[in-house]
Amino acid sequence: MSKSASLPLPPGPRPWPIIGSMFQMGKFSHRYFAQLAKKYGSPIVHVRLGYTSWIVVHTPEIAMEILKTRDVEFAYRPPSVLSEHFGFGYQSIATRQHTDATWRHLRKLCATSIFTTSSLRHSAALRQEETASMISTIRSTAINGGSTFAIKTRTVISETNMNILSRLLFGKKYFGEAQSYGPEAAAFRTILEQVKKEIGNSIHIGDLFPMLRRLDPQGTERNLRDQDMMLAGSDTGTISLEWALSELIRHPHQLSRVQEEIDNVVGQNRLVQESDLPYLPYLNAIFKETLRLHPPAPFLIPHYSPVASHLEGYKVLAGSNMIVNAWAIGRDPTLWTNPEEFNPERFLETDIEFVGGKQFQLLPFSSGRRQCPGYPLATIQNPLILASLIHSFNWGPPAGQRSEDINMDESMGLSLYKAIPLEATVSYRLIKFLE
Ligand code: HEM
Repeated sequence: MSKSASLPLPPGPRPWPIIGSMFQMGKFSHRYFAQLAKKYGSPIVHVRLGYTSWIVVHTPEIAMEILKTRDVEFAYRPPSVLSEHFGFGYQSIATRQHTDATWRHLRKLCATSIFTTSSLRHSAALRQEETASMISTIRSTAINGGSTFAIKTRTVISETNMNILSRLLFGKKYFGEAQSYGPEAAAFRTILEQVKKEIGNSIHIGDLFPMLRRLDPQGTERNLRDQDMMLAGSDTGTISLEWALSELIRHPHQLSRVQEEIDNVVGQNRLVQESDLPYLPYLNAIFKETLRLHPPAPFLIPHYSPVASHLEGYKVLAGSNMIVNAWAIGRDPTLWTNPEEFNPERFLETDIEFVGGKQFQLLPFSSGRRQCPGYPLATIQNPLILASLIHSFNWGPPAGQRSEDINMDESMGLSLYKAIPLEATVSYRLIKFLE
């Protein structure tokens, strides 16, 4: 008998035969697991869903054990309907196993070629162009909408993020003025929408009950057959920027402070450039604070233990999904003062970094061998878009609403969208129209 066999499972709700705890949990949610951890007084909990086991952890120390100290054991990906089809039959970086030579090769390419400082410097002009085009598109709305006008922030940010990535990856623009990019662009957009929907749909019946997979009860396999990898980098950025703008509209004092910081560095006669970012500590603190409170992937991407093991004195069953609740760690009152408060100032006083630090209390990009490889791009592109929006426009709630009434409900699933997209009122604030 192996050492782990005699250990107890981590605490958690008693499963029903066959279905496990499916009906108890309603929708798959980071909040549900955080409540379980509280209820059982344990930072590690176990839930059975159908035929699958889920181990969910809630402290930086255990996160470090899974993601870094014992990452060889736990950096696998679970087999899933989504991985099989979203990753072309487990072919993408996110769905390949880390033991696979191609995964190692792809990760090496990311680290030594695609996301190096010099290749990012080479593509800076492209990001600058797309950001300027975003400002110009928003401003042209003013021509029809008057000096103060409403915009759908998610659409604007998403199109900019997607165009930057599609130009970087394929040398083509697929988003924005839909008609001008032709049928190929339209087909591409339709496929991405389907993939996003499937990722939001976090429970796939075929994963919990493998014998049902052949029947494709939710139509997942039909929807994903033709999808693309580009999504890994675009939605995460869009999600985080929509939360950042919502927080800033709710906190006008912090919005003014960051506008003043940008004005001092950039002035009002040109647009923000990437080379300005190192001189904008408060803007960077806002980006960190947003990802602390609203990590776009609240569970990271699920890890997996293919063999029986042990963790913190508990048994880990072979085939368990290993989940780090990054959302809960970011709001733990033993780690953060007033954790529910949006307070970017906290990051001006500490040296907590997104990755590479010893601390594991801030994990939006994860850590260890599965850490987000797009991190160097994400931490330039998103602050650039955010700074450009804040610098070029004044931001307020939709007409007739108070700032504090902006809805901050979260969607549930593997991606943490705002449940209700932010519609904001903006007015141009620069001296002249810059391009
Ligand atoms: C705010 C922006 C972003 C956030 C918060 C984010 C977060 C994450 C997280 C949490 C993971 C899973 C790590 C794990 O499993 O432990 C991940 C994986 C990944 N990310 Fe990002 N990401 C962002 C932007 C990007 C960008 C811009 C790209 C590339 C263009 C990218 C490409 C990837 C890829 C390919 C993986 C899979 C890595 C693997 O499984 O080995 N991400 N990201």
